[in-house]
Amino acid sequence: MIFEVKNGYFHYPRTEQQVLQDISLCVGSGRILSILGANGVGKTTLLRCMMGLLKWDRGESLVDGIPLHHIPGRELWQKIAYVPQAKNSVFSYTAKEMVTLGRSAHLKMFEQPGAREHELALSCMEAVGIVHLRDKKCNEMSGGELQMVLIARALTAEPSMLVLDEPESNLDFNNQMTVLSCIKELSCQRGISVVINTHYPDHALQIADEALLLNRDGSCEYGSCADVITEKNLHRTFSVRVCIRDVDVETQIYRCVIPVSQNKQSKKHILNKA
Ligand SMILES: Nc1ncnc2c1ncn2[C@@H]1O[C@H](COP(=O)(O)OP(=O)(O)OP(=O)(O)O)[C@@H](O)[C@H]1O
Repeated sequence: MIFEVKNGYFHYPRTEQQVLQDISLCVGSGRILSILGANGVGKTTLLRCMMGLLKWDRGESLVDGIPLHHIPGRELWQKIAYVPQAKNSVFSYTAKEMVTLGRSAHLKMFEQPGAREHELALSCMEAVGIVHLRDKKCNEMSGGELQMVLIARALTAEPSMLVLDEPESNLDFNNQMTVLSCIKELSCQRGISVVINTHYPDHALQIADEALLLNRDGSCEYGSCADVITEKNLHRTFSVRVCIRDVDVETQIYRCVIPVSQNKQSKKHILNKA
């Protein structure tokens, strides 16, 4: 799938702030795009505009060259799976039931999931290492457990594109690695296009091909990860001086982003808030 945004603008009704301004991007088959930016800058809003959950003021999203609003919802959600930020679930579904729900867009109206759906759900739970949670209720889960369930649910849709909003934020080191390697595998082996919002530039450098860095004024830097995730750009976006270094571990090079110091102004902001 080729997913594009052309010259997207967005602001929320009854607000003056232009959240997104002239955003253009393209995610090809098997490519991973990482979206980064400070808290409240508009990353979730961008995902929602991209998928048509919020309407662009100007500009458009296209799937394989077709404007997104011309694609029937059911067809669209068979192609795109969205993993929102995991907040506490109000649903008393078990993990297995929740994951099986990921097949909904592929079932006919009133059709019940059958053997194939149940098998697929279990294999996706296996892929992300959560079979042990199968009978646990979603409203009794930790944020991290729920996050893994939502990722498995997205995988059962067998999507062409996976959109994830900060999937690693609630997760411990081990689960972060599981999720990142799972995403990389899906894009490399199945050609799934991936868009991921993250607060971790290291994760973007680790798995993404392209990066989009959102600025406060709604504009962005967009391009290859190496071109966008630079010391200079990160300093400007986050008001934190960073060093980017290569660390060689057992013949593998890991590119790491090390926060070094805050701008005086951001420190003052935090002190004033305390
Ligand atoms: N429904 C809404 N109505 C009005 N303003 C909103 C609404 N939802 C979000 N906003 C505002 O839009 C801006 C962008 O919010 P958004 O949630 O997209 O940021 P974000 O980059 O994803 O943040 P974070 O990193 O903290 O998750 C914020 O200033 C937020 O307060």
